[in-house]
Amino acid sequence: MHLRCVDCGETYPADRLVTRCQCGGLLDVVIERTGALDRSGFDRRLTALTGIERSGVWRYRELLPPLPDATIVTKPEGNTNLYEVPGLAAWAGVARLVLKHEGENPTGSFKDRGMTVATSHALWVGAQIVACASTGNTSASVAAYAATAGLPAIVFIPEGKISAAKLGQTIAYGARIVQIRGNFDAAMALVQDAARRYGIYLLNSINPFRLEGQKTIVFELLHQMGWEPPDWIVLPGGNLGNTSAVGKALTELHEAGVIGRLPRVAVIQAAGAAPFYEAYRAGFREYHPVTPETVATAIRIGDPVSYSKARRTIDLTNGVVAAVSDEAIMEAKARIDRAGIGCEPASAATLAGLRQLVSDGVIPVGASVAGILTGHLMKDTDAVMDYHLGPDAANHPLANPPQVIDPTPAALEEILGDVL
Ligand SMILES: Cc1ncc(COP(=O)(O)O)c(C=O)c1O
Ligand SMILES: N[C@@H](CCOP(=O)(O)O)C(=O)O
Repeated sequence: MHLRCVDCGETYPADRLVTRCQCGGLLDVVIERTGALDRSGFDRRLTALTGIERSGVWRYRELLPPLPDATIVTKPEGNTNLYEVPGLAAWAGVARLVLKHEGENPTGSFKDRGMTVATSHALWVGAQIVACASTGNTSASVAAYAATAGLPAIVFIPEGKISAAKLGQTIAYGARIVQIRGNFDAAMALVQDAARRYGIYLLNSINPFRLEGQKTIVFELLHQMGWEPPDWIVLPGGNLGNTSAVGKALTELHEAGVIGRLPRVAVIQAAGAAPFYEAYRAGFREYHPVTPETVATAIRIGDPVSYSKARRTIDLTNGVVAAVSDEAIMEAKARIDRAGIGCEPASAATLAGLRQLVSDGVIPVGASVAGILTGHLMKDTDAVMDYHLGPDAANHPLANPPQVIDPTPAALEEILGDVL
């Protein structure tokens, strides 16, 4: 195993954390595997009830960094459901839609898949302290995995810009929290500088070991689909680590002969935080960071660190990038919630973007689509309350405000007359 720069090809040993090449490029983990891939281990481990193999990440260990069992920190993660959602497929306008709910991970988001691998690598290389910048989910995951591993953690968050639930998780798991007067991108720049300066192990997705774990979203999704890829995979884009991991996972499965064709990938950004979409529209000839603003706080990111790797995913899969309004995100979220599944706003960009791409004729109505839901409904109850009870609730088609009455049968009949 070694690290290789995606820009200049320079290589680095994998027994320490290097997050960028000397040329400034991002790094890939390269795993030397010999012989054909034997998939039978994936199936055999499905029934594991104890140990590392219960994890929906480490189940695919033939395709992951070969770290020793003794350093593996797992809670365990993955094993997330794949929901067949015909009602939402009809609303979006496609023949078939399945939703993979990464909010069902231990701390409520896909970050845990990356964190199990990166934290295990941190222990392997003897890291003494870990850190991240975060819009809330990474910090919750870092705090939980660091606590499990017995490592001190520092998280850098934009002051007043992350949901109360995510902040609460991070506080509770015991990480040191530094609030930045600035946005996520400022926090990201500061934590990278601090990591270099003080030798701190960085747990954001610029760390290539994070992406190794996040590849397993695709491994598990396709395993659940009998290794028959959908036509499209749709997911939200913020810092673009997941987009990068999805591309690497698909490449590796294709090269190993596990899948015979590549699905196309659609990345959805919030319109107020859409530098990747703007670059895509410009044919990737230019890239400009933006000052981000969106109700979907998890993807309020204006200068994504994994831009170049994410671009590789779009090139590889003949993918597309779209941007959706906050209103579209919140309506899609309400529909996912009403389907009994639920997710946080950033995750709902998946469904909002799918609907828009079908309406624009980019995704054909006959397509089979797998959407990734990235975070749990309970991650952002402020957004739920605002949609259903806030000043604009009357304009929201699915608003469902509780009603207050006196404790009398007459009052009850008055408000429930339509259903009693
Ligand atoms: C819930 C949620 N969805 C989507 C994203 C975007 O993922 P990525 O940063 O990997 O693009 C994030 C974090 O950035 C997130 O927390
Ligand atoms: N939404 C993210 C932003 C940081 O992303 P990362 O994948 O680079 O850690 C968060 O939850 O903080």
